[in-house]
This record gives sequence, structure tokens and C-alpha cells, in this order.
Amino acid sequence: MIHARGLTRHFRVKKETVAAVNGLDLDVEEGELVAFLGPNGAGKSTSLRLLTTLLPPTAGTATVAGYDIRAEPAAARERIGYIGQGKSSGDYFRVADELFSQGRCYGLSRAEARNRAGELLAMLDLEALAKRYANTLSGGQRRRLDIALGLIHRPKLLFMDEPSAGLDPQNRANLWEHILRLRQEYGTTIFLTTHYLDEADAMAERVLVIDHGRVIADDTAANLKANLAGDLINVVVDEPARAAELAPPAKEVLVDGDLVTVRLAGQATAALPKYLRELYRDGITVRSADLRRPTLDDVFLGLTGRTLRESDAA
Ligand SMILES: Nc1ncnc2c1ncn2[C@@H]1O[C@H](COP(=O)(O)OP(=O)(O)OP(=O)(O)O)[C@@H](O)[C@H]1O
Repeated sequence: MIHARGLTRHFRVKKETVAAVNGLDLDVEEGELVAFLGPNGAGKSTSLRLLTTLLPPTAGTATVAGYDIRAEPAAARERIGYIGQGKSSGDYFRVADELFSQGRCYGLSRAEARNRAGELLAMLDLEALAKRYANTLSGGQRRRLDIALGLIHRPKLLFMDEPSAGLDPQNRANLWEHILRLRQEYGTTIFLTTHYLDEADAMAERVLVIDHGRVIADDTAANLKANLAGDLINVVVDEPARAAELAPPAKEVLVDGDLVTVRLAGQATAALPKYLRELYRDGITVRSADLRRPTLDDVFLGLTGRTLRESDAA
């Protein structure tokens, strides 16, 4: 459904060239739900804009829904939906009218546009809001309207740039219910960016990590965690420096006050009791101890040297 090879986009900024997307290779098959993750400035939005034909590439090729984005951008556009970070609807249009008129813009007949609007209002739980002006909707409702608008022409492939950004946990969960229902009912292929790693972990079948304009990891969240990040041991002790020396073989051992964090190379459930025995034998008092499985954020740290939270704050 999406096949990109060497996709590249440079920008000129004050005589300097910024390689926003730098030789991107990716493949997404029909029906997949793929999360596209990366720190700020990694090139996610630019990649989406290239793949949705909003921006021409500097180099490289891509086919989207079977059409070459350079040679046949209009044909590609007809088959894809794009939900960007901005609002897709005008503030002073009523929800149902906006769906109807955007349907007409896509060439649907009046009857088709009315039917499609009705179907999407039901699908996205917007029926009760059909007569409301878009600017009176809550953040979550407005996001659902954006999705309905992105689906008006029945795209086989939907791109979403940060669909749940700025929503509270309840609205995020509700939005995801709708996204998953959409897949189930229409078999829509979904390619989305998100800063919520828990969301990518739970919902996406595959996770692509991009940094400096290139894909640096491509696998299921479970495989990424198993292969790229190890378990973490945390112990709070009375002699942290000595406890750090006794740590099992690890990628990294960090001491912060009386807390010692041991980042292991892989899954190692047995490492904690063994380490505790060592500490006990050495006369070190352990106040607390736990072993934590890695999260996608740990994968991120391993791959990019940054956690997504740090890069968010940057
Ligand atoms: N129109 C533009 N002109 C100049 N530089 C740009 C332009 N658009 C993007 N860039 C630069 O390209 C790089 C990639 O930006 P992009 O917006 O694709 O990243 P991103 O991964 O989507 O980031 P974020 O998570 O912050 O949205 C950044 O260094 C950005 O400053």
C-alpha cells in the first residue's frame, strides 16, 4: 500500500540545506496499522507530506495506494485520506453541512454525499452533533470530525499526523475505539504518527522509528523491546558505589543518590535475585528492589540516545 525507496526532501534555510527526509525506505501492506515514531524534527511530518503528495520530493520514489506520487499524484490523492495536525473543518460550518460539502468537492452526487455524511456521523458518534457549528465542539469531538472528513471519499489508506495530540486520556481512548472500528469495518490501512509510545505499543501492529530523516528500526513493538532494550533493575541501597561495582554484566550502570539502575542487555528475570544475593553477601543493605521490563521509550533511548519525553521537552 505504501512503498518508498530513497525518499528525500531537502529544505534551503538561510543558505544551509536541511535534510528533513534523507533516503527513507518503507513498506506498508494493505490493512496494516503502522505507527511512525521519532523525536522532534526527525522528519515524520515531512515524510507524511511527501507520501500524501502535499510536497514534492527532492529525490527518491514512492508509490501510495498503487500510484507513483510524482507521476500520478492526483490518482494517489483520490485513494488516500490525510488528517493533519490542523483542523480540517471550517469553524463556522455545521458538522453535517461540512461533511456534505466536502463530499461534493470529491465529486460525490448530492444523494451520495448525504448518505456518506450520514454513515460517517453514525460511525464516529457525531449524530447528536450534526447541527452544531464546528467551533463549538470539544477537542475530542473535533478530532472525530477531522477523521470523518478524512474518510469522506472512502480512502483505502489513511494517514494521521498525531491524531490524539492534546486529548485527555478518556478522549484518547474513545478516539482509538473509533480508529479500531474503522479498520474492522472498512479494512482501512492506517499509517500514523504519535508521541504517545504506550499508544503505539498497544495499538500498532508494526512500529517504524525514524531519526535524522531515515528509518532506523522497523518491527513489532514486542520484538523491538525484546531485541533492542534490556530489562532494568533498580535497587535502593546504603552503599551505592559498592553496589554498582557488584552489578551483573550490563549495558549501563547508573548511580543517582542511593538508587542504582542496571540496564541489562536482554531479558534477565533471574538477574535480580542473583544480584540481591551478591549485595547481601557483601553486607549491603537493600531498601527496595525491582525489575522492570523495557518500554518503547527504552527502545527509543537505545536507538536515538534520547527518550521521547526528553525530545518533547527540547
Ligand atoms: N518548510 C520547511 N522549511 C525548512 N525546514 C523545514 C521545513 N519543514 C520542516 N523542516 C525541518 O525539517 C526537519 C524535519 O521536520 P519535521 O516537521 O518533518 O519533523 P517531525 O519529526 O514531524 O517533528 P515534530 O515531532 O516536532 O512534529 C526539522 O529540522 C525541521 O526544522
